[in-house]
Amino acid sequence: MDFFQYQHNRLMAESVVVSDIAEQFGTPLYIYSRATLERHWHAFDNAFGDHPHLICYAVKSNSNIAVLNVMAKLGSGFDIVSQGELERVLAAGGDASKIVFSGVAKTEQEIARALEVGIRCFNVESISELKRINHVAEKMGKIAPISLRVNPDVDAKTHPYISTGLKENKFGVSVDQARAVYRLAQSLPHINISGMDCHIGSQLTELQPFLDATDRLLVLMQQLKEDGIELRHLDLGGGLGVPYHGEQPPHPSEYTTALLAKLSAYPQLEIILEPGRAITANAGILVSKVEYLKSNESRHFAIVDAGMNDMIRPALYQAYMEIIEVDRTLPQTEQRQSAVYDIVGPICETSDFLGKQRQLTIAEGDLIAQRSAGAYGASMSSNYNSRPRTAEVMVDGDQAHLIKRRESYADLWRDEKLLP
Ligand SMILES: Cc1ncc(COP(=O)(O)O)c(C=O)c1O
Ligand SMILES: N[C@@H](CCCC[NH3+])C(=O)O
Repeated sequence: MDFFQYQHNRLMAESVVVSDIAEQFGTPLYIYSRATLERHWHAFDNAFGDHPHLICYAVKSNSNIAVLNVMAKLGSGFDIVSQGELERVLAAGGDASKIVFSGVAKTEQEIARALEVGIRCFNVESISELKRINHVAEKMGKIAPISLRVNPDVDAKTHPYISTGLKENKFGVSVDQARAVYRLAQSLPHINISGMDCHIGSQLTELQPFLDATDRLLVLMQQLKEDGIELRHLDLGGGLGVPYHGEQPPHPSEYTTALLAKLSAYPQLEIILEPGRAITANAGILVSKVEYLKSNESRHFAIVDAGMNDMIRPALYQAYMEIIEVDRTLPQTEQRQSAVYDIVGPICETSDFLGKQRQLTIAEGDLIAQRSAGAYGASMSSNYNSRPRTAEVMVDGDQAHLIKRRESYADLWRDEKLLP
């Protein structure tokens, strides 16, 4: 999965020069590449060949509606986790019948709305949720399509905060309980069993945990057959990692080939995947400006105008994301110092950094880019320290389109009220 391209030693987004875009729209600024998003989506979709499948892009990784619209135009499905994401997908022209709905806390209202628009499937995460869906469907005179999210108790070997398939995690129902829950589902008149799903974690860099999880699900699928429950689809979630810093995660085609080899006895079984990061991460960068340089006896600091409110991954997961000079051809001068910097933001928190101990040649006023920022960047941003959310731009060929305007200061308290 590729980064934005370098050409002539400048960081290029397709054929557009990043520094020109930053000058036009200001910083901090998210820039995405449509061509890269499309290339990544096709890498998954093409890999399945003729095997029945549906790629359900995980909306949480980047929920800008222009991004969703690019996916919708490709014919993508969507994995959502809230009504907010559902409404976004619909607003972006997504097809409701290709939406799967994950999440441990679906409310009655969310379930009703999903039934109303006719989503593809609820990924059910508990017995109580299953009963609630049956109840809401009954009130609406509908039949709800479901799959059960099984927690296969497989170690995804990723950061503990983004590991989801272990018994200690809140997600899904355990393999041991699943058979009984399927029997219950079969007995509920407003439930239609469609499949089974799992999602064991995010930023996986090895195939084996995916394959182990698949094995456990297939064993369960056979047991269900004995109970007279025939599944039509298997949803293996998202989670394929990207190279942030030398990792070598499997290519989507390698992953898919290994899956299809396991599933050769099930040519009719539709496979659903829910990739997020693998599609969006390396289709985006976060550009920021160096406001100040300062040094003390132990550190050189580059203080930039993007903070943890714009990109929280380093603070939250100690995530390493590459940082580069936007124009690497700029000469070293008295002001432009080559040094090992901590790149820190404006927020009043020690965890407010984009990267630590990075070799850069920069001066105050220069631009830097944090790579792999297309996933879990803007979608996890906040207004902390009363900082307006930043603008987002999509490069499409030689055009840069503003797809989200920078918030104004008045936007910050738009929904707040003084006491009477
Ligand atoms: C249920 C579910 N599906 C898909 C994803 C997308 O994961 P990733 O961005 O790692 O592909 C997530 C997030 O980890 C998730 O919780
Ligand atoms: N937000 C996380 C991934 C969690 C995915 C959600 N299940 C990240 O930035 O890496």
